[in-house]
Order: sequence, then structure tokens, then C-alpha cells
Amino acid sequence: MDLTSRAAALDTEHRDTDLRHLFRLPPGVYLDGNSLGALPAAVPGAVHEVVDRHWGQDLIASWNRHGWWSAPQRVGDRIGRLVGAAPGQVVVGDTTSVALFQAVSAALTLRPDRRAIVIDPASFPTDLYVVAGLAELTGHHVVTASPDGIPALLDSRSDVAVVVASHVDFRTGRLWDLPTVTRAAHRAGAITVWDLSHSAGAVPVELDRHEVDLAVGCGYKYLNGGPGAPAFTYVGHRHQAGYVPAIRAWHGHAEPFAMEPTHRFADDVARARGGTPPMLSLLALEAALGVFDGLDIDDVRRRSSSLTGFLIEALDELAPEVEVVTPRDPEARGSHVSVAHPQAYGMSQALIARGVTGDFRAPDLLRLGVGAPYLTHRDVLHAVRQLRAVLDGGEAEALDGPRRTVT
Ligand SMILES: Cc1ncc(COP(=O)(O)O)c(C=O)c1O
Ligand SMILES: Nc1c(O)cccc1C(=O)C[C@H](N)C(=O)O
Repeated sequence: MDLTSRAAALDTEHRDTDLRHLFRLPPGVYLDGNSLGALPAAVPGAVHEVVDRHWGQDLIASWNRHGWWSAPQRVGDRIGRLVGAAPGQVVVGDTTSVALFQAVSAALTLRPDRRAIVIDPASFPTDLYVVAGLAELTGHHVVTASPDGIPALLDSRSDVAVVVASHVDFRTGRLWDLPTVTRAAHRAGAITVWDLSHSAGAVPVELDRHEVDLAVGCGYKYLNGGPGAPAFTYVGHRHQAGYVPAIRAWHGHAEPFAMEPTHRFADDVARARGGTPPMLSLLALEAALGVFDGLDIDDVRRRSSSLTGFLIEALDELAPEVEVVTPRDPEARGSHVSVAHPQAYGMSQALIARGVTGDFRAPDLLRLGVGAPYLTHRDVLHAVRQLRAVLDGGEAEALDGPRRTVT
């Protein structure tokens, strides 16, 4: 079957999970949902309501009347369903960087006699920076290891307090073996902190089932919460009593309105709350999560695997000169596909000019993110055909100048 017919057949096979009607999509093909997810159609109205009625009319009463106060945990539970966390273990509020700082700092206090933090050196830079800064502050030392090397490393040392790793590598799209790394960490007596930014809303995580300790993740990628949407933090039930993050803010106090001069942690996951959350963004995220109502994360995953698999197939057939660096094994792949090419920057720019938005990651990667609910196999094929045209027309070479991109 040719690629056009395959795309049509696969779109028919996956028609139940085609949720494009729930999004506002501009013309073209958007392959950057792993950086900023598309706009769910319900969000503009919800934000208007929050600004106009909650803020504009009801003002301060909205904290109770419109459930502002309970939103971090209410929205957290909705994200929890997507990452395999039973209610009462997820809160939403800070940026991912701050959430990670808080989670790692709390993990260190759970293992006070250990001096090492292990982190994947290929982590998203903010994770490396946060961990390095925290280690400097506390006198811990940082040891780097790729997730597939972490179990062996842990078997050889007894000083590791925390293991920090991303479930999906933001460059290659490699999906790491979370259960194996988590089990190895537990054997070694260490706490795991997973960054789920590139898996939440795209890949099943099953946090409770795998007894993950702590996790954080972005709200604006596959969860489609919008630019600057707050991040989430997961604190497994068994760690809640001992969860003591470095920044003790008043929304995490046992009795915030007692206005006591000293901090006392709430005795549930509310203790992971920070200061006042960004309410407009938080409620935009809540509206965006409506896309997943009635949908199981396994349904999203099936669609995503089919789309990324077909994307690789089309690249192999139509653009064999680019090197697919993302695993071909669907079990080892997140929801984006990256290709390496010396002119990847020019390719990304030429594709954008043709209405296909992916992104460039230095030094030589073109990343194609698949927000499965709003993409079709036809879209994916169109994108690869545009890439073929870019290569044939020498467009990548022409545009491969200074790399000024911010995305
Ligand atoms: C794995 C990972 N962690 C964290 C972040 C970002 O953190 P923040 O929301 O603080 O900018 C990103 C993307 O920007 C990411 O890909
Ligand atoms: N968070 C971003 C931002 O504030 C500006 C530009 C891009 C981003 C991203 O999300 C990048 C993304 N985490 C990545 O995987 O590269």
C-alpha cells in the first residue's frame, strides 16, 4: 500500500481518538506540542469567564465561590488520572523548575545521611541547573548517569540520596524504563524524582503502580494548558508525612488563615503547595484537561504510537538522508520523533515557512512533536512531503544561517 493509502487507512482505524474538533488549530501542521500544546477550544471561553465573572464580578469571593482555593488539588487529581496517581497525591502551581527544586530538596531531607544526587546528564538543562544549584546550597555532590546506566551505578554505591531522571528524553524522544530505574533506586535506598514533562498526557506512567516516590511535569506540553501553565508535583501517599520542601509557603500550611508566624505543614498533599498559584493559567489548564474527559491515557498512547511510527516510516521512505535518532521500537519511544541533519536548523525554518512547525535543538536535531489528539496520519505525511520538498529545493541550506530561534 502506498503512503497516501496507508495514511487514510490508519486515520480510519484511529478515528475514535481523532479529537481535532476539541481544538482551535491554525492552518498547517503543528508538530511542536511537546513544547507548547495546541489550544483546546474550551479554553478561551473558560478564561473569559474567570476574568470577567470570577475576577471582574466576584473578586475575592472567588477563592471560595469559584473553587480557586481548591484548584491546585482539584486540577492535580485530574492530571493524576493521566499519570496513574490515585486522588490526593498531585498538586499544581509552580513552574516545573521550582517544582523540581522543591521535590529534590524534600527528597534530600528524606535521606539525610546520603550525600549524592544522581541525574541524567542529557536532562533538560533546567533540571541540571536546578540540581547543581541545590547541591551547591546543601553540600551534596552530583553524579551523572544515563537512565540505562543508573541501575548498575546504584548497585555499586550506598551514598545516593536521590535519582533525578526524565521519563522521555527531550532531545531523542527515548522513553526510559521507569519501573526498572525506580526499582533499582529503591534497592539502593534512594528516592526517585521523575520529570514527566514529555510524558504526561501522551504516555502512560502508572506512578502508583511502580511506586514512584516523587514526580514533576509541565502543564503546557501534552496537557495543553497554555504558555506558562503551572507544573504539577506528585508526592506518593507514603512520603507525604515526611515531605519537607525547602521553600515553605503559606498555601502549604496546615492552617493558612491562622496566619501563624511559624510554618506547620498540612498533613496531606496540600503541603506541596507553594504560594498563590497563577489562577488564570491554572484555570486555563483545568479547562484544557477537558480534552481528556472520557479518554483513557492508553487510547492516547495507541494513537501517538501509530502516528510516530508512521512518521518514521514516511521519513525512511521519503527522506532517507535524514537520520532518525528516535527509537524505532514503539515501547522505547515517547511522543516525538527527532532527526539529525547538519542543516537541521535550516530545515526547521524552511518547514515553518511551508506551514509545518517543528523545532530545532542544537546542534543538529529537527524535532517533530506529536500531540496525538489533534494530529492525523495525513498531517504527518504532509509534513514529511514538505520536508522532501525542502531538501529537494535546497531550502534548508539557504536558511541555515545564524541560529536565532528561541524555540
Ligand atoms: C523535561 C523538562 N523539564 C522542565 C522544562 C521546563 O521547565 P519550566 O516550566 O520551569 O520552564 C522543560 C521544558 O521547557 C522540559 O522539557
Ligand atoms: N518552556 C519553554 C519556553 O518557556 C520557551 C520555549 C520553549 C519551551 C519548551 O518547553 C522547550 C521544551 N521543554 C523542550 O523540550 O525543548
